[in-house]
Amino acid sequence: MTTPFQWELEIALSAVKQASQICRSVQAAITDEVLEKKDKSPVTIADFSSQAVICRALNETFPQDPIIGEEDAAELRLEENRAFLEMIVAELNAAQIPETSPENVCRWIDQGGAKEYSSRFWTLDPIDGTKGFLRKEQYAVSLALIVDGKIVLGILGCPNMPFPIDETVTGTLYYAVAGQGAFAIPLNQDQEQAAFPIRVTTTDDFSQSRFCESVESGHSSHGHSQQVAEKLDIEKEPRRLDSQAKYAVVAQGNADIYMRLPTRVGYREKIWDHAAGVLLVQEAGGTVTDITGKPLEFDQGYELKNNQGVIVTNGPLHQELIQTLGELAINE
Ligand SMILES: Nc1ncnc2c1ncn2[C@@H]1O[C@H](COP(=O)(O)O)[C@@H](OP(=O)(O)O)[C@H]1O
Ligand SMILES: [Mg+2]
Ligand SMILES: [Mg+2]
Ligand SMILES: [Mg+2]
Repeated sequence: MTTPFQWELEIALSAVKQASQICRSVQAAITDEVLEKKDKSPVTIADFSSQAVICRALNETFPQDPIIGEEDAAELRLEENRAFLEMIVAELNAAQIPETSPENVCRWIDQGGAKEYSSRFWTLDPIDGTKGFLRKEQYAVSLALIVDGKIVLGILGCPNMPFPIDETVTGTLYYAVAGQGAFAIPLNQDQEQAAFPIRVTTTDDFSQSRFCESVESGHSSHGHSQQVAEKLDIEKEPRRLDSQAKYAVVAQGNADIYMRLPTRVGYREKIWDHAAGVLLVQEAGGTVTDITGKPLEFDQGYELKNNQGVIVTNGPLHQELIQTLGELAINE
């Protein structure tokens, strides 16, 4: 008997693992080659390589499935960026990806170009936390499958996260399937090793709790989280780290809360920045909503159109935290 989404899990895990290893080798080499996107945010050789490898693998096995990915190849097709494209081709050749050519690399990346909601699709962030990647800190390769608006499979490849039960091992692959729990495996394992189940904390005491948030104050308001922490008597210093590694930290019980508080009116969170992390935390026993307490809606296209910010907790702390955001009028 097979469990639901076992085939999808197998294909997706192997693609994310391969992409994570490419990211790791690019990061080791660094290579401060960066393109600036229209919104002024950075994108590297590793972001494009990761998206190419994962879209290629998904498309080969599930050709009907649309992929809503963060990156596209428009800039790479410009003559002025030819040298940059060649560096991506070189990375994929080094990883022995068959049929690698400049044309195919652009084509694979653009297979992640879906924008609209459909009844079954993947969402991909080839490197979440590009700024963390460039600082040689935390980042995540994030992939999720959404069926009928529900996240059914989520994977986070975190090349710089210590393995939860053996901190001497660096690099952790997290995954969750709806109804089947949340697990961690070492990114590097060669032989089959049992997946380690992860679980959120059980504390209901804010004074003993720890929260995490973005390194970038432009992505999440540090001033507002400080106000919340003071009101709830949270004494511990926040743990700041980039990417959906924050979801993993809560899911494995190393923090109790993750706050993502809007920095400007009108910004809408992107689904690829959250889908995999949300399922990981839920399957580890935690709770995820927006800052008003509403569930995140993954059936609105590439953005969480009907949500503002994100609040992640172990569960017992959730309601009072949402209430406090209301009292401080942070949710307006
Ligand atoms: N004003 C803003 N508010 C919230 N998130 C933002 C933002 N501007 C960019 N981001 C997103 O923040 C993500 C990184 O999150 P974090 O700060 O938790 O590491 C970025 O993902 P990428 O790094 O994939 O581009 C980007 O999508
Ligand atoms: Mg980006
Ligand atoms: Mg991202
Ligand atoms: Mg990204």
